[in-house]
Amino acid sequence: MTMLLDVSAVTVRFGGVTAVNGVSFSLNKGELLGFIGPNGAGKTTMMRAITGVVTPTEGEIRLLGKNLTTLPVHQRVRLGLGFSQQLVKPFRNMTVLENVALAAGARHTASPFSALFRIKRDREKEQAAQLLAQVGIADAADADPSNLPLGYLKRLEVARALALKPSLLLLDEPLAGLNHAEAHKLADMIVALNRAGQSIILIEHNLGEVMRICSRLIVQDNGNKIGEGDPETVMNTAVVRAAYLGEGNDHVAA
Ligand SMILES: Nc1ncnc2c1ncn2[C@@H]1O[C@H](COP(=O)(O)OP(=O)(O)OP(=O)(O)O)[C@@H](O)[C@H]1O
Repeated sequence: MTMLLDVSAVTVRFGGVTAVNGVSFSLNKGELLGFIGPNGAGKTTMMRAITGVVTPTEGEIRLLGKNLTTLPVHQRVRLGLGFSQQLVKPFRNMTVLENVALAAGARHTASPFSALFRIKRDREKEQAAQLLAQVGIADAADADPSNLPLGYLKRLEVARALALKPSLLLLDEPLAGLNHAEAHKLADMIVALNRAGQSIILIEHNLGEVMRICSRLIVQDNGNKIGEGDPETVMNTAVVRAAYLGEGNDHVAA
């Protein structure tokens, strides 16, 4: 097994707040790893530390052995890190296909402006069409993204991330805002990507879908890693149950 990502004793502090506290985990090539935890657990902060939006206060992050810890985001992308964001922001003056073709072009050029001029290239459009089919929105290729429902926009965002051919794809709450049936379908798409060989970390609040599709989970609470392993075993440990019950109590108290 090849270790793809190695997160070692990472701590992230914002002033007096410790958002991530000495967390270590790793991911092997080909895995679909669920990263979960109650509100405020520090999941997004951990993902930002991996993508380079925040720099860890302590610890180290390696991708295929390369130390990423202090590299800027664009260098991490070049080294094989791909991510979709919670907020979906496609370019609205282009079709869905052109949005993905632009991302495919960006892979070949250093500047996004020169990528704009390469957009008509057939090769990139072909790649984009394949990616749209892979994420299940080939029927929207010529649509204006501003007319798309949320489920389509989320798939577009995944297609744009895949256009960079990442060795590791980070998905930050892709199922948020979708109804039960849409979430189920998008989760199935994530499984299909993984079966096709894509290594994925999935940060999600939708525990039902995470437990259904992930073979391994990491659970974080209050900045600390409190569980790791196969979904059923992890979710049945006392400390993880208490963390989620605590979250339920907060809601009751509020
Ligand atoms: N830039 C920041 N400055 C100060 N505090 C921050 C910052 N980002 C996050 N925090 C704090 O760090 C803690 C963890 O937040 P984070 O957003 O990483 O959690 P999360 O698990 O992603 O939460 P949620 O599931 O609610 O999105 C919270 O207490 C939050 O207020």
